[in-house]
Amino acid sequence: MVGVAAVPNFCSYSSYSTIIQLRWPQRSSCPSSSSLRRPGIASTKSNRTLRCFSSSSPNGKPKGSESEDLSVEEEAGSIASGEFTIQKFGLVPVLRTGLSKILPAGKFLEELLAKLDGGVGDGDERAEIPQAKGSFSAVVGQAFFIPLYELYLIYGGIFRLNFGPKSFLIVSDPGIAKHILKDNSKAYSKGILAEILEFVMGKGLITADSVIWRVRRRAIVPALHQKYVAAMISLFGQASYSLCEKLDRASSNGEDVEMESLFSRLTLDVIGKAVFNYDFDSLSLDNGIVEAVYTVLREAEQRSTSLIPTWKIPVWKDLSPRQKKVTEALKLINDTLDNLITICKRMVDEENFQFHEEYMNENDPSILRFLLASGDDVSSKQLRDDLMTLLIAGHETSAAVLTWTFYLLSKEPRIVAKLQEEVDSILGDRFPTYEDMKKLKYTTRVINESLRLYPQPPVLIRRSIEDDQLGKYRIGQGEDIFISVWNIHRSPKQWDDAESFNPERWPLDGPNPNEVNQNFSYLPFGGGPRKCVGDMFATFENVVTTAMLVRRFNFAMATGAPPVEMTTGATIHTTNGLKMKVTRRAMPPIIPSLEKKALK
Ligand code: HEM
Repeated sequence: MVGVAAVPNFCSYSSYSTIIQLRWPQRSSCPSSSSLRRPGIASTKSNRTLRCFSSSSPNGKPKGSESEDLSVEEEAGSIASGEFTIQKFGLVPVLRTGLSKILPAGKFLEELLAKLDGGVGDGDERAEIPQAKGSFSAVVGQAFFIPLYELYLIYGGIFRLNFGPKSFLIVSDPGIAKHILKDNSKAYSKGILAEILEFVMGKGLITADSVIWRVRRRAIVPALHQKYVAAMISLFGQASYSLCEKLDRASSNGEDVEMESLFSRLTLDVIGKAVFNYDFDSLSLDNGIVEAVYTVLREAEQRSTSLIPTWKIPVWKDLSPRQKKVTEALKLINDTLDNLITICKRMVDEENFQFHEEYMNENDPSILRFLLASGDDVSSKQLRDDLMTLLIAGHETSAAVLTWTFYLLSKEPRIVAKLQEEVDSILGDRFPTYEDMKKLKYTTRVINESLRLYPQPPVLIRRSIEDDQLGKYRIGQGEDIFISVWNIHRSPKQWDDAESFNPERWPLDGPNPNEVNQNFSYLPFGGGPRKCVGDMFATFENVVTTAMLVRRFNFAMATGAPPVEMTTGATIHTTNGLKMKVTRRAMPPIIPSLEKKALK
């Protein structure tokens, strides 16, 4: 069996979901619309009444909080402003933020000040993690990573968020993220994430504990070999072509299209074929199995953002119509998967082949076929868990990346023009190939940059299973940790003009950005041993779809479309869809010249 280390391109992994939603009580005070503008420290302070409290506050409560009756808006502002903090403020943190931008001399001074200020540095057993305490009602309900960003600007790279008896560590420091995900990854489990997703993923890669995970990762990673990924590129092309046909009809009829749901269907069709050679055909049909997949996905998202786990209450579980629907949907999917496994086993038995590292059946290049052909000695239940995990992991993430990429592009005609120029000259009207992936450099940079601004998922979840040292802080076992990739990717300490969509920040002749060459200040696919196994698959899928769509159409927000705001499930969704007007590009000529090759 080929070990993980033997296929470095595809090695690694992650987590998909989030546990609490923090809501700002009024839209007007919510930074979400704003999340698209930059809520820096200065603006936070100037826009809201800022009352800071020192660590000498009695009972750990902010001074003044008992005597004042805060209005809802004030309360939201107070959380963002750090009113609930026990952290000190002063000149040193301000200087550090400023200095970090004037490299390299500033970097040295910044590190010096970090030591003085007690930032991430050498261990100090007595140091206390800054605490942001707040009223849960003040923050429950909206995409939770938005208020976390404001809190990060105030409290820094690691702080504690308390909700009654429950406490979470919020990490936004690349060095600490690297420590948790890579350097000392054995000290961390998937924690709440595994508990929530167990009902659908069982002991699949995302949720599995370390013993099962190690075995399954070694079995699955080799299935995503280069020949497989090359075959997938033609699958991406065909699925994108089907979407083009749909968009072409909408454009002829002058109909607006909801791109988020179309991208979701496109990526479901792709992942079904890629993982177990099943054609959901969801771009054309709305059959029972497609509905079942969405029922289960929505349930996973609902559970990950729900405060009370009603699905665990025995009577409720049996009586609730929603839970009954989920149980039925799961049964349908499981039966379908079992059936596919049986059929595939039979075909492998009948096939005359010699298994080798780059084994692939031309008619069925799926991961399932590879696993069975490799003689993977595993129970049907484990195999089903693995397939289900790959289905979920590879579906919503890619759909979300495409959604936010097209949203970003709709505001940047200059970038679209550059993108179209590249695609016109490299692809013209033909389907992309594996060789084209190296040439579509600007298209790749657009995806890299979209993943920076909208990481999917925006937060990675871990739980410490041993005591550990995070920067200067000691933590015990049992700490629930949210690594905010969103914060790291938008940190003014890490990025110039962090909030702007600027694919040019990644030089075309430079390496593809990843967590290693960006030292964990960019980690869209996680990092360390549990990094995404589908990073290359997903990047190529997004590049192919983006290239094929912008080659043929221009996209603009539809007239009267609802404002695009964010909400969280496993990934970042829009609250009301991405309604767009699609028009055929006048030049160069489009769709009819495409020759559609069938992939059975
Ligand atoms: C743009 C699309 C994608 C993004 C942004 C993405 C992101 C991630 C991230 C951040 C993680 C690490 C989670 C953690 O550390 O907790 C992860 C893990 C994982 N991803 Fe992806 N992913 C994408 C597509 C895919 C695809 C297409 C597949 C399958 C073909 C896939 C399969 C997995 C699996 C199995 C894991 C768990 C690996 C392990 O724990 O060993 N992902 N992904």
